[in-house]
Amino acid sequence: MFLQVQNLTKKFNHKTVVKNINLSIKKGDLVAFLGPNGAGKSTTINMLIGIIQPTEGRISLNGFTPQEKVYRQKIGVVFQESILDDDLTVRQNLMIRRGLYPHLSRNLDYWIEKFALQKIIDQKYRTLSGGQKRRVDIVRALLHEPEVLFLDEPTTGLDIQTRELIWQVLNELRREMNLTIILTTHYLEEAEEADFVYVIDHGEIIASDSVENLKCKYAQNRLTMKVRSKNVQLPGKYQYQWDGNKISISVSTSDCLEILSQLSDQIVSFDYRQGNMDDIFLNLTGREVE
Ligand SMILES: Nc1ncnc2c1ncn2[C@@H]1O[C@H](COP(=O)(O)OP(=O)(O)OP(=O)(O)O)[C@@H](O)[C@H]1O
Repeated sequence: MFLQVQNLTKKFNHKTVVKNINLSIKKGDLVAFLGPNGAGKSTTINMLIGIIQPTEGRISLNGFTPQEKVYRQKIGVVFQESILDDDLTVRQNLMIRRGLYPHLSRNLDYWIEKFALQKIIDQKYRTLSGGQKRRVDIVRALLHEPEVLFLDEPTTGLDIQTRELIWQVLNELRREMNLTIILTTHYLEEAEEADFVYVIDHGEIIASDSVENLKCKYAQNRLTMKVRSKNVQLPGKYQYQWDGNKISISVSTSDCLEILSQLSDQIVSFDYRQGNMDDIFLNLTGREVE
């Protein structure tokens, strides 16, 4: 496995905030850590990027540990809070960073164009909007062409257009560079895009699977129909729940269409709701993601 984490634990004083976490991450995957505030996502990321020492456990990226320089060169990090210099322009900030890495295949112009920074490149960092800052932060993290990009809540507070631009470019980079992306989020839509999701609550992984399998287990699509009479003839292969004249069933979209067409003259009204990440979290913990 590309990034392998075994029994990762972090205690602050006597409080365990990350408990025995195991991760197996494939190269090129987009992996999401989904969980509410205080679940331990940032602490986990901080151990993976080597700025916090685990209390216990092992981390290996292609055989390298976070203490090794090679490991640090293979990763790029976008923190929740920016680490760029407010008083320098975007170009100055990025040039300083790029100067640390003499042998790179992509020049600064490549990144300026990719993240549409042309209009703001000579503006001081402090004068940028939240979305513009975030695009520059991501470029800073990618300049040295890492193999893994860590994003700690990458699009919190950003407008939908900026979010879309960021994800469009990151998806291009996944194809071009086989970039692995690991992100923390409470944004359910962001986790929906992931190849693999670790649901974290109170420092523990409470589920880990593809979005498809998580949905299948914890967030099934549901068809609810109001029918004319309780004597309606229903296809035999489903489990129906009755509530007065209302019937509800967990079904796939294609089965839903079949049922609706079979019963079309019996149905007064219906509602079909796709299972989503909210349902997954709710079913696993009994709570909403805050
Ligand atoms: N340096 C520290 N010392 C003591 N406790 C800490 C420290 N850093 C984090 N914690 C605690 O660890 C727990 C997990 O915090 P963490 O920031 O990892 O959660 P999170 O899932 O990233 O939350 P958020 O989504 O709000 O960023 C919290 O209870 C937090 O107060």
